Amino acid sequence: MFTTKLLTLALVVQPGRVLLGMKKRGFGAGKWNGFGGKLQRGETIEQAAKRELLEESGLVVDSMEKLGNIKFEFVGETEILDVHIFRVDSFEGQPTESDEMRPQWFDLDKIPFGQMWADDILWFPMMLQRKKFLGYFKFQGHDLIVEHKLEEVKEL
Ligand SMILES: CNc1cc(N2CCN(C)CC2)nc(N)n1
Repeated sequence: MFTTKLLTLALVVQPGRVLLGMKKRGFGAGKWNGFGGKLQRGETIEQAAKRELLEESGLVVDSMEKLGNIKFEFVGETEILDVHIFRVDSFEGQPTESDEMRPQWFDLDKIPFGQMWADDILWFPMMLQRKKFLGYFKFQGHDLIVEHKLEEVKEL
């Protein structure tokens, strides 16, 4: 019996570079990633994505598009992480370190995939090309993908 946890992930992209955050604590600590988290009661996924980006990076979203949805399973655990992935192309503010995240811009040819979740190298190119995608990844621990599916879709 699996339960599902709705989560958000926002990638801020400017011409030639992407903003990532070094996760300072909790789940995924020590990895570079986009910004996101859980929904609060009564929040839509989009509202949660915008709130989490503001809380974790100080940026206010002007425009954001939903590009992906990936479900993550971890061997031996019964909770599926249902991560909704957004691309942010315009925002207000300056990236600011938070309790959770230390933000840094990366040129697109220098994305630190070796210090990111192992799935990222597979779907980042689709996100950067604004392709919509659905994915499923089964992890053994936090570093090994034992099974995955990833497909481009017309509609999410
Ligand atoms: C397990 N693989 C993951 C998880 C993940 N997330 C991001 C959002 N977090 C709140 C939960 C976990 N992000 C990426 N890029 N890959």
